[in-house]
Amino acid sequence: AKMIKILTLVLVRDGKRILLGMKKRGFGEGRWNGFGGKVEKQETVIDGAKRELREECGLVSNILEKIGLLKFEFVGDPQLLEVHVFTTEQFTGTVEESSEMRPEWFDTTNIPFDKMWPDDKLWFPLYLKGQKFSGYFLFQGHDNILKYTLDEVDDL
Ligand SMILES: CNc1cc(N2CCOCC2)nc(N)n1
Repeated sequence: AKMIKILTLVLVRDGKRILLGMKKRGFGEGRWNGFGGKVEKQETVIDGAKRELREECGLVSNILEKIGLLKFEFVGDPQLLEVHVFTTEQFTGTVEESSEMRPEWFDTTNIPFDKMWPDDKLWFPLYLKGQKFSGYFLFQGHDNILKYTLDEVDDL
């Protein structure tokens, strides 16, 4: 039986701009990504997403829209990652760097896919056209996708 780890990922939009964070250490270090991480035992997925958003970039949002579900397996690793993806355009606070993340605004026409997880270039286009998605990716190491499935879905 696969151990499943529940994680979150929040994409912050301001019109044509998207806020991404450069991961400064740990899993995904050196890559731009949305904000997120582990869901604690005592919290819901959405509360975990809001907590990580605030901890990692200082923004507070009460309105997160569920837009995707991504499942990741890594060859030789029994753990399956289940990433619940959210987006928000309504937030307060000021963006600030944290120990985990260095935030920066990007134009959605200029997303730094070459310095992001390789799956992002596959599902971001669905996200940017407002389409909900559900995907599974089998990784070999952190750079190579051996196989994947990615479907547009109507509800999550
Ligand atoms: C393996 N490919 C991934 C993983 C990932 N995250 C895992 C850690 O929690 C935050 C989201 N995020 C993206 N875009 N791609």
